[in-house]
Amino acid sequence: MREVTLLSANWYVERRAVFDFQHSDGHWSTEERETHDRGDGATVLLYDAERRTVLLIRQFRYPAYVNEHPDGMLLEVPGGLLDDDDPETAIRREAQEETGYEIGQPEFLFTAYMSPGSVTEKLFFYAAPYASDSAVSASAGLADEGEDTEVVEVDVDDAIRRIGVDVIDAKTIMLLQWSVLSGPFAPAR
Ligand SMILES: Nc1nc2c(ncn2[C@@H]2O[C@H](COP(=O)(O)OP(=O)(O)O[C@H]3O[C@H](CO)[C@@H](O)[C@H](O)[C@@H]3O)[C@@H](O)[C@H]2O)c(=O)[nH]1
Ligand SMILES: [Mg+2]
Repeated sequence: MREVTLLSANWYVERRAVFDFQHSDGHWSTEERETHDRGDGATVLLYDAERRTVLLIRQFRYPAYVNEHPDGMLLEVPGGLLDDDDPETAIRREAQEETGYEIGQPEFLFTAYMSPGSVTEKLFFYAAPYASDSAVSASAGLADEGEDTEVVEVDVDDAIRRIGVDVIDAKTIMLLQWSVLSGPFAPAR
């Protein structure tokens, strides 16, 4: 590592790094990379195996809006940043805050880097059952963070069909596909 420069530290942190990198043929080059650091996150697929439904959140995503999404309203699985919590504590908190439903024990699935060329974030993926009669409020979200989330219960086969149409968030697509390949909606689990 030659140098790390702080470019910006507002809501998130941008850094520029200059480092030496050894290539597979053995030679070295000096490289420059910028990173976008917002900490790590956790996300969860909330499912009702009997009724074959999942809980999604509709919310405004400004970065999608400025990159050709018509209105910025994305359908996503619940999730958020860990802040100072461990991943399981964080995902229980986010699921409660964003959906208002009571959830069962979260099952840890895997971690993934979502944009490894630029964003440092590692995302912890979970699945948990929810009780369909346990909704505390119709829409949740933290008003003081400017969040205004709408909870949408969707039939899982409908959600799978909508991939690429209005289900276009990567973590949501990954969890839906897991659920029908090897999760609660797989033919023989
Ligand atoms: N003032 C301000 N507020 C912000 C900013 N960016 C986010 N916020 C607020 O902070 C909230 C953070 O909510 P979380 O639920 O913790 O995170 P998230 O935005 O839903 O999702 C994050 O984690 C996901 C993993 O599940 C990631 O997929 C997603 O990209 C993001 O990093 C946002 O909803 C928004 O209200 C910002 O630049 N400025
Ligand atoms: Mg969130």
